[in-house]
Amino acid sequence: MRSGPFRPGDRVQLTDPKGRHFSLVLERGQSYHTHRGAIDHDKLIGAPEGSVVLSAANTPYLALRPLLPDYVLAMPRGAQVIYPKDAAQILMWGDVFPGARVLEAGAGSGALTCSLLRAVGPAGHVRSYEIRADHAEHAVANVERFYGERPGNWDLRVGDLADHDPDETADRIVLDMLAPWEVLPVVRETVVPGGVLVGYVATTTQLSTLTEALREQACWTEPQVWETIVRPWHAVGLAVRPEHRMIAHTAFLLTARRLADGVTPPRVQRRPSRG
Ligand SMILES: C[S@@+](CC[C@H](N)C(=O)[O-])C[C@H]1O[C@@H](n2cnc3c(N)ncnc32)[C@H](O)[C@@H]1O
Repeated sequence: MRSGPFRPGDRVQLTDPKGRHFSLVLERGQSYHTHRGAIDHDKLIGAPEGSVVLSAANTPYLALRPLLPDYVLAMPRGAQVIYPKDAAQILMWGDVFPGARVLEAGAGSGALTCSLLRAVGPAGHVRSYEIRADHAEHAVANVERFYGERPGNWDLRVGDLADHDPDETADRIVLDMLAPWEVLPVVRETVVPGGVLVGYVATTTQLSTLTEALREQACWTEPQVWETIVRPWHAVGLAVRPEHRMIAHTAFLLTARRLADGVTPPRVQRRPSRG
């Protein structure tokens, strides 16, 4: 992510007076055409972030570089993306740290991959599996567009996570796929003792199957299960109230930590909260 005045090659997010977003990449001599007239890229190049530019029809547009959540919500999708509210939980409760080796499946549209790559940093590594070649293409395009190039700390394998070589161990594993319980045999062998598994599933039946499959493996701490509900608020003057609309359901989250080999999972009476 760049900072400082806008330069050629920068991605810019324009916001119109109705709050609608438009995204463009700056090129000298080019124009961006809105329904309120054109905006010359040269007006933006050299201007500080947070500037307001006028279109040919005198409509003001606020110009900022998109944040990662802006980018993820606007990018083209093959598969459904993990929403920013859940990506934030995955990074925190999955304890994705700078230098971590993370395995994820499936890469889907590459939304979570963008967050994981940033969290592990240049000293870490993310290995993504994606079984569908068309989804993998979306993931590659979205990740490369966000970082401006193929990140050096990433590799994407087009294939089934079940075929992963467990000798390539991982500190953290994130599973966002239809049937995560099917890959648990390889996950069990790949995650280092103390490592964290994060599961992300859309339905209660998937959640139940995954949780019971983990208990059956008997090599994990008691699975922690929760969901996040974010309710945006309208706050203008004295009119302070919840927005009329919200994203009501995305998916359920689950974490568990790998025990040392040969250890029996201890019974846990009281579950810690995810607050
Ligand atoms: C909901 S999408 C993942 C979205 C992604 N996390 C994101 O934020 O953009 C689920 C993906 O898992 C892939 N998938 C399903 N089973 C898989 C497997 N066994 N190995 C690798 N990928 C798999 C699917 O093809 C699909 O693209």
